[in-house]
Amino acid sequence: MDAEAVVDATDLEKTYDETVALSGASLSVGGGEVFALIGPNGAGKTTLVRALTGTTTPDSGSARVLGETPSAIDRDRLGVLPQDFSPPDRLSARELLSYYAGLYDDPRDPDSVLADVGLADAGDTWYEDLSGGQQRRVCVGSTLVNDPDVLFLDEPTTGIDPAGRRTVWRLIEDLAAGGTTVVLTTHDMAEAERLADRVGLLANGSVVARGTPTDLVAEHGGSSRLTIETTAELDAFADLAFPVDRPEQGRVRARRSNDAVVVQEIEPAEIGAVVDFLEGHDLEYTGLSWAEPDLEDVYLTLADETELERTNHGTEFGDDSTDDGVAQTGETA
Ligand SMILES: Nc1ncnc2c1ncn2[C@@H]1O[C@H](COP(=O)(O)OP(=O)(O)OP(=O)(O)O)[C@@H](O)[C@H]1O
Repeated sequence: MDAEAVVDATDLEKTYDETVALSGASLSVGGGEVFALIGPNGAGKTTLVRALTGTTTPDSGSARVLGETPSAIDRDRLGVLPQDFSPPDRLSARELLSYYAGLYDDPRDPDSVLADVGLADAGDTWYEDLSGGQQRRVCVGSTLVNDPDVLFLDEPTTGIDPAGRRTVWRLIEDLAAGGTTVVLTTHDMAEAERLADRVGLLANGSVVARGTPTDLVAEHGGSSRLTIETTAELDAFADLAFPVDRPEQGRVRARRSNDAVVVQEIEPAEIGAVVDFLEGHDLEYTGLSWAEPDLEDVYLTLADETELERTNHGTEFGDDSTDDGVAQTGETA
């Protein structure tokens, strides 16, 4: 256990009948840090949040928040948004926040919380008449009425439109800047990349990688990608060599992805040479786009590798044989 940690899980195990939900899950989150848990459906994210907030009891391992076991945490200092939170329908947004504010000794003004979540004008609207995304924002607001020191948000922005999502992102950034520690789960890699100081990837019940988004992308994100929208056969790219200044690297790696061929490790300055190749070989294409690797690539790589590890009972990370399971036209040197 990390003595400085505000949130600490060590070797948590939790099994429901035959289902292993947590299998040695460990993480440590420092004060004022935003930590994003990502991972496939069923990886154990919600179970980990529940174990840390006292709504489920792990079979073994240790969970500590603010130095306490979850059942002993001072509730005034904690905010929790469950994934399936569903408050009473027949209350207005303001009544709902007032209700939750009433549970604390020194609550915030519900109207200022409504303003924080971008719903200053919706105070009189019944919860059931709000849109799904507005409802979720009220739910986020309900976790803020006690001005918590530690906030657990299980998929806070699911169902929220892009503008509303940005409102919630700014809110989380402001809270973190003010010293609030935030643990959130998300399937939105842009959200994790933007908000999180550190990201933990949960797979099969354990945290298999953690680090800053930048470090994770550098370590596991792979190379840049040039996506060529084309129906041409992958074999047609077999002769595509590194076009500019890198003849020593030989042929490029390419793979098919739906209606496109994705070429790896091409620099922006080399795109023109790839276009010349396409035109020189009469390969028709309808679009070209270039992207640097991002957290989504990390997620896809590690989630794939973990799945392979599970089914193979022991393949190590970093084993190149897992490279998306795709055809390659050539090897880099
Ligand atoms: N109360 C429960 N009873 C039985 N099985 C459960 C229970 N809660 C979770 N599980 C199982 O434990 C595993 C982990 O579930 P969990 O909800 O923690 O995953 P998750 O990563 O949050 O998934 P998602 O991204 O879909 O929300 C799943 O196989 C799930 O079916």
